[in-house]
This record gives sequence, C-alpha cells and structure tokens, in this order.
Amino acid sequence: MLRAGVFRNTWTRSYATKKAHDLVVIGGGPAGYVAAIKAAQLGFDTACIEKRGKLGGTCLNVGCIPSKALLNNSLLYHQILSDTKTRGIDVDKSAVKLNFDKFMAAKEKVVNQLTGGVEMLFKKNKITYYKGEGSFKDEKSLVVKPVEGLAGSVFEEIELNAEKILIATGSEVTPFPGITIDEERIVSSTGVLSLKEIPKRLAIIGGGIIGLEMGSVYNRLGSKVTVLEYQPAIGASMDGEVATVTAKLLKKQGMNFKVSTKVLGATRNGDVVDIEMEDAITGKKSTLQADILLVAVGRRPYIKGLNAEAAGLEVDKKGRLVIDEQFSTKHPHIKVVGDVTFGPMLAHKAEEEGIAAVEIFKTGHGHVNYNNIPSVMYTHPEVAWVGKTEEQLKQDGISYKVGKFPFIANSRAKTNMDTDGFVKILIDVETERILGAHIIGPNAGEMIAEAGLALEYGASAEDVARVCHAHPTLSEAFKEANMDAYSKPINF
Ligand SMILES: Cc1cc2nc3c(=O)[nH]c(=O)nc-3n(C[C@H](O)[C@H](O)[C@H](O)COP(=O)(O)OP(=O)(O)OC[C@H]3O[C@@H](n4cnc5c(N)ncnc54)[C@H](O)[C@@H]3O)c2cc1C
Ligand SMILES: NC(=O)c1ccc[n+]([C@@H]2O[C@H](COP(=O)([O-])OP(=O)(O)OC[C@H]3O[C@@H](n4cnc5c(N)ncnc54)[C@H](O)[C@@H]3O)[C@@H](O)[C@H]2O)c1
Repeated sequence: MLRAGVFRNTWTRSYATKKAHDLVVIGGGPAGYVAAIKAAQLGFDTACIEKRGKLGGTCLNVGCIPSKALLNNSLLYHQILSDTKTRGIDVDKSAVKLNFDKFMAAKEKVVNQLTGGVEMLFKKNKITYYKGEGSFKDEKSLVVKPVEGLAGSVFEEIELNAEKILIATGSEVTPFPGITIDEERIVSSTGVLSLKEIPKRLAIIGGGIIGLEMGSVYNRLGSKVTVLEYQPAIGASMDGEVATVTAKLLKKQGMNFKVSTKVLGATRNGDVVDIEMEDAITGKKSTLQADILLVAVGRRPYIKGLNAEAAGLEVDKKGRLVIDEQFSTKHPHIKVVGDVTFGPMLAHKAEEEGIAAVEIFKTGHGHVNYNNIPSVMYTHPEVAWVGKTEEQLKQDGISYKVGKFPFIANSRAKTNMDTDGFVKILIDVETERILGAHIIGPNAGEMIAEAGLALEYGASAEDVARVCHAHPTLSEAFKEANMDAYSKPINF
C-alpha cells in the first residue's frame, strides 16, 4: 500500500525521499533508454528519469515511429489507388475508402507497443524508472520533481545521489519567429502526426526531412501540398545531384515546391491560415492560404527544467551542452549524449553515443564513428546516404571517382515495377576506398547498411563488388555501382 505524500517508485514501490544510484540517466529517449539498458547490462545500479510519462523519447512517441507508420500506410493506400492496373490487378477505386480515424489509430497502436516494450526492457534489466522531471541540485546530486497531471508521477521531490550522470534530454521543435503554433491549424511535427482530418491544402515551411516525409504522407492522401523553402534547393544535407532528383520525383508525385522563398509571417483566421512570403531573390511578395500550416525548420537542444547551471555546465550559442570527445562536460562523471549535444539529430546516432558513453564510464573506452552515420529519408523512393557528398569532397580538395548504377537496369526493381533512382558510390582516386554512398531508390534505407559496413572496414569498391550478392535483389545495384566506380558494370 502507498502512503499519501510519499514517493512512489513505479517498479520498486519503495518509499524514500533520498536515493543513491551508480548511474542516473536523465531522459528516456533513444540516447537515454539505450544507455540505461547498456549500463544495467554492464552491472551499474541504474536509474532513468523521464518526464513524458512514456519511454522512447521524441523518436518513439512523436518522431521516427509514428511518422514511419503514416508513411508506410499512406504509400500502401496510394499504391492501391494508382499502382495496380499495370500489375494486372483490377481495383474498384470507388470501393477503396480511407478511414482516417483508424489510419491514425494504427499509428498509435505501434507507438504504444514500442514504448511499452521499452518499459518491459527496463523491468527486465532492473532499471529504476522515475516518472518526473530531473534537475541538478549540484554536480553530484539530482532532484526528481513531480509532473502535474502525469499518471504514475513521483508524488514529491526525491533527491538522487549519483556517482555518474548521463544527460540525454533531447531536442524540441525550433519555433518560427512571429508564428504561433496552436497544434490545430498551425502545427509542428507533433501536431501533423495527429491531425483530425486530411487537409485540402497543406503548406509546409521547410523542405528538410520532416517537410518532405510529412508532405509525402498528405500528398498521397489527397492534400494539395506546398513546401516553402528558404534555400534554393530542398533536401537539406543530401548530395546535390540526389537532392535534384528527389525534388524532380516528388514534384512528379504532385508536391509543389517554392524554393528561395522567405516566409514573413502566418496568421490563423478561423479555419484557414494566411501565409505571407517573399521571393528571396526578387523580393516579390505574395500570399498563400492553407487549411494546415506545418512549421518544420529544424529542432534545437532541450534543457528546460534541467537547472544545468547548478552543475556549472557549459552551453554553446546553439543551446547545445558542451562536451569533449569522451562525451564529458567539465565534470568527467557528467556526460551528455544525443540531440542535446553536437552532431546530427538522429535516433541511431543518439543510441550509439549512449552505448559509447556508458562503455567509457565502465572501461575508459568507447567510440562513435561520426563519418559513418547514415541518413535516411523515408519518402518513396527512399533516399539514403552515408559518408561524404560530392560537394564535401570538392570542398576538402579530395580527388574522387564516381560509380553509378540506375535501378531501371536492376532486375528486381524491374520485376517490382519500381525503378526510379540510382546508386552512386564515391571512391578515392588513389586507394579506391569508398568515401561516400548515396542511394535514391526502393529500399535505399535498408541498402545503406551495406555501405556503412564497407565504410567502417575501409573497403574498396572492388572489395564490395567481389562479394557475391543474391539475384535478383535490389542490392545488386549497389554491387554494380561499385563495379562502375573502379571498372565497368555488367548490366548497364
Ligand atoms: C517527426 C520526426 C521524425 C523523425 N524521424 C526520425 C527517423 O526516421 N530516424 C531518425 O534517426 N531520427 C528521426 N527523428 C529524430 C529523432 O527523433 C531524434 O534524433 C531522437 O529522438 C533523439 O534522441 P534523444 O534521446 O537524444 O532525445 P529525445 O528522443 O528527444 O528524448 C529525450 C527525452 O528526455 C526527456 N526529458 C527532457 N528533459 C527532461 C528532464 N529534465 N527530466 C526528465 N526527462 C526529460 C524528454 O521528455 C524526452 O522523452 C525524427 C524526429 C521527428 C521530430
Ligand atoms: N528520417 C529521418 O531520419 C528524420 C525524419 C524527420 C526528422 N529527422 C530529424 O529531425 C530534425 C529536424 O527535421 P527538420 O526537417 O525540421 O529539419 P531539417 O534541418 O532537416 O530541415 C529544415 C529545413 O527548413 C529550412 N528552413 C530553415 N529556416 C527556414 C525559413 N525561415 N524559411 C523556410 N525554410 C527554412 C532549411 O533550409 C531546411 O531545408 C533533423 O535534424 C532531422 O535529422 C530525421
């Protein structure tokens, strides 16, 4: 039985206002939860503080997982409507109905399964899970504060003494100056994952990964999607050639792009949003009306409520917690991983860091190869890349050769009637080692793992090309692009 006014620990049901652990992780996202599990496996008495009420962080709750559920199911819907005839499947289009509530419920179900799965893993690994907000009291102790209205929240403040502390508090949506996000008509990436109905007109500020993925979802569901991008091209950090092809293919699918466009402001007027913008080159002003406006201009590190000052932690101009190559703040026992510090804001990068940081705590050694962090955009076709882009190699003055192979010449892509895109391999002129791989095409996100493995082991294009790849598979396109890089492909 619980006594009123006393701390309730979800797992141990112990009663205390002071506790001690070997390692306390603040934040239960991909960086934090993976680190906590690894730490428990390595024998640390581990606790994790999470204030969301669910584990999994941005990624599982309002990021990677719900967005991919919507991407997958919207693609299936679109293919049933428009990609069956040439395959000899007659579909009565009038009989195909999208039940939007159930479509959204399917996404929620996956989110709940996965976040619940992480809770099970915490239990299995005997990790103490504090539902509450973690903040520094000083560099050796933390306070877990109750969160109002949060089911299962600690009842009162608990002081935690921690020998080692890992900060993994993640990131939040970057606001757009002067535009108020109400998560109804003007939404962030969180709101766009839970719209009540399919908008007739969806405007998106930002032609980065979120803009293009969520634009794809609603384009497939029938919205008129317009992406407003400040830069002259969409696709953020993609290889330039790949970004150009991506834009071309997404335009062919019906998405509209206004690049070199500066948004000046947006206001909600009842059920519509009026957006004011200006051509960044000519200065010509114009307006656009939308039913929903998605603001997707990036994310920024999140340390609200952490009271990082109490531990004297350094924050840079971009709001990132400053660390050294061992993930350490100025106190070696306080490390930082994931979106809240340097590097790309990606779940797999956060996870790698979580493991490496904990291994350093345990053994003094741990490693993340920042030249080998893959990026994947889950549009159709998918876009995936790892290592250097052509632009980066030119900038670094590195001589390189290019190997390419189009999916139109790949037998599996042909049988699947899914032939848009290509594999592009960049290799060093002298050593022929792979420097970068860029894939736009079906299952690019799975195929990029092979490039990552090759890069990690310093493989040359010939090393990859001489590995027997199963036939007929899409991965043969990867092999042939490598053949092209140092010699010639067979099938093109
Ligand atoms: C729409 C969208 C789609 C995405 N898709 C992908 C994708 O497909 N692939 C990919 O690799 N990445 C994707 N990302 C990025 C990915 O979600 C992040 O890179 C990842 O979640 C970062 O993990 P993290 O653990 O560092 O931070 P987070 O996941 O943000 O987790 C931090 C956690 O800490 C908690 N917290 C913060 N402060 C405190 C405190 N003081 N006390 C207690 N708890 C606290 C927060 O509640 C949060 O749950 C996507 C992001 C978005 C928004
Ligand atoms: N599949 C994935 O891995 C995935 C999916 C979604 C999100 N994420 C991560 O989440 C983070 C946030 O995604 P995002 O799409 O918001 O950021 P992003 O950095 O990918 O793209 C933001 C885009 O907005 C543009 N922009 C910035 N300011 C603007 C302005 N004032 N007007 C018009 N355009 C402007 C930028 O030029 C850029 O193209 C990224 O770091 C990304 O890695 C990853």
